[in-house]
Amino acid sequence: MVAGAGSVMLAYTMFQNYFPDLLKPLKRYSHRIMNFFYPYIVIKFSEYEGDGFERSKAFATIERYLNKNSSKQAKHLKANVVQDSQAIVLSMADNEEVTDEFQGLKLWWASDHSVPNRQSISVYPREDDNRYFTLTFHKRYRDIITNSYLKHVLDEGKAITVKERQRKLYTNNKSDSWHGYKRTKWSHVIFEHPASFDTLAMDPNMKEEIVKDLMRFTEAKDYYAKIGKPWKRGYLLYGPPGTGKSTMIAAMANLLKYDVYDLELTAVKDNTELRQLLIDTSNKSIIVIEDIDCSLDLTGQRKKKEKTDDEKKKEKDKDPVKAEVKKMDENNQTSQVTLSGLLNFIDGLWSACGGERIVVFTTNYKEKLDPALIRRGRMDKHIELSYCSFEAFKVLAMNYLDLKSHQLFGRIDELLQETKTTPADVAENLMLKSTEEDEEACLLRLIKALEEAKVKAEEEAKTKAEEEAKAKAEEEAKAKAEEEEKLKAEKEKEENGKEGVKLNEEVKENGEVANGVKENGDISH
Ligand SMILES: Nc1ncnc2c1ncn2[C@@H]1O[C@H](COP(=O)(O)OP(=O)(O)OP(=O)(O)O)[C@@H](O)[C@H]1O
Ligand SMILES: [Mg+2]
Repeated sequence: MVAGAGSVMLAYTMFQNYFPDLLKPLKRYSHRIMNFFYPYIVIKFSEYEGDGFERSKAFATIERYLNKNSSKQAKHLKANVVQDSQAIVLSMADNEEVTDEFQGLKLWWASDHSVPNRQSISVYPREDDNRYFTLTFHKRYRDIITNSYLKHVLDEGKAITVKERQRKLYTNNKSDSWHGYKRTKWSHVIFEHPASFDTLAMDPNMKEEIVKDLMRFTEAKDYYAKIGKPWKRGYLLYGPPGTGKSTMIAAMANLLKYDVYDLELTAVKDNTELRQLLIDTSNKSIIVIEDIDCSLDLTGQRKKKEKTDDEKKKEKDKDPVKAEVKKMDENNQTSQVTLSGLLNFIDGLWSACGGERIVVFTTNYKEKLDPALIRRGRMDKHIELSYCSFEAFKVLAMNYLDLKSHQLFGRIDELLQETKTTPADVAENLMLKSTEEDEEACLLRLIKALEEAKVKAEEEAKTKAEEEAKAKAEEEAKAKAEEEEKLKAEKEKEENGKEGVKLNEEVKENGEVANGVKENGDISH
């Protein structure tokens, strides 16, 4: 149908070129004639727009959207290797046409490229090869296409891009390497951690709640805009080592298809650098600060006392090379990021640039953290990852041994309740160590380890109880001795008091006698 209309259009254009005078009187009516013969609207989307040398994002998104149709309908396809990955994405080649349907309407997409009209070599890709897509639809659907369909194309295209893109794990570079040829604040590798919420061993209700919370967050763009809050959320993961904090971060990133920025705070010199790093992160990302309690001395207490200028000069005079190396070391080591800098990083004005970001802190000691850092609103959700429960064990048994139940599970349940075993320890015992080993051997090894842990814990508890009893007895003996000492002192004081009174009385008596003598004038010079 479009092809037919296209022929009419072509004929009209040719006629206009060859017989311009004939058409002059008709010019006034040309639009009406055109509309009559060609009731279609054509929208063009170029790969490079205006003077920009960057590829149009809309073009790339449309290309992604059209892939689902073009891979089925088009006869000529172009293969593109997706950046940073081995994957090949097929898109329609030039001069291809595919159809699409939206709310029962039919639309045509075509691809082509414009040929440069001057014979020159250009360094800019847009001048040599400017590809474009055209969308053709009946003019009667103008509103629906411009208001709804184009939004649908861009949303779908973006979703496909996000789904297919290779995610990255970033870590921050020291600021010395921010300038120069490479100029990168963050280095990255492809993020390929296999963890998922399915394989994460933890209480199932808690897991479900976290997954729901995360999903709600990703879908809540409009909600955040409505309540006037930047679109970000903070999670504090705390618990003993080996309980799955880092694993959970990987599972979050895989669930949401986000990039991960692993921020090493000790490599950040000051608050300004911290802000620059933040600005350089992309949307749809998780910013992680692991072991936040150890990362920094946020109270400033751990900072070494600054040497005076005199002391520094003396050192330099003594050994200039050593002094210079030391200075460089100091510069590298001392991070002046403060608590307020970090608070600003999380929810200051700059934190609102971009959106769809999750900030995660991990710690082994929640109680060590400044309450201001983890108050709700900054760290919206506090998640405790703890020792392995039976429910968590069942997930690990399924992951590692494909076991849903086993007669040994009962004993393991008892032992897990009696010991404090981390999921990491349980997982280690459930791993098949050789081809001769079977599931039962792994479970027995776990039982043995748990029993040993139980005995060890009992011994430790016994030793601890003995030590406590000993300390208590010592304390009591000390208190008793102190009491006795006190009583003795009081008694002595009392006796001294009595003696004092007696002495006073004697002194008084003697005085009175002396005075009496004086008064009576018995003795005189
Ligand atoms: N809850 C869990 N579910 C599944 N696997 C777990 C879990 N916890 C620990 N593991 C296993 O133990 C290993 C160590 O766990 P992980 O690094 O996540 O612990 P962590 O809590 O981050 O410890 P740390 O406080 O020392 O950083 C992981 O590689 C994983 O295989
Ligand atoms: Mg960890």
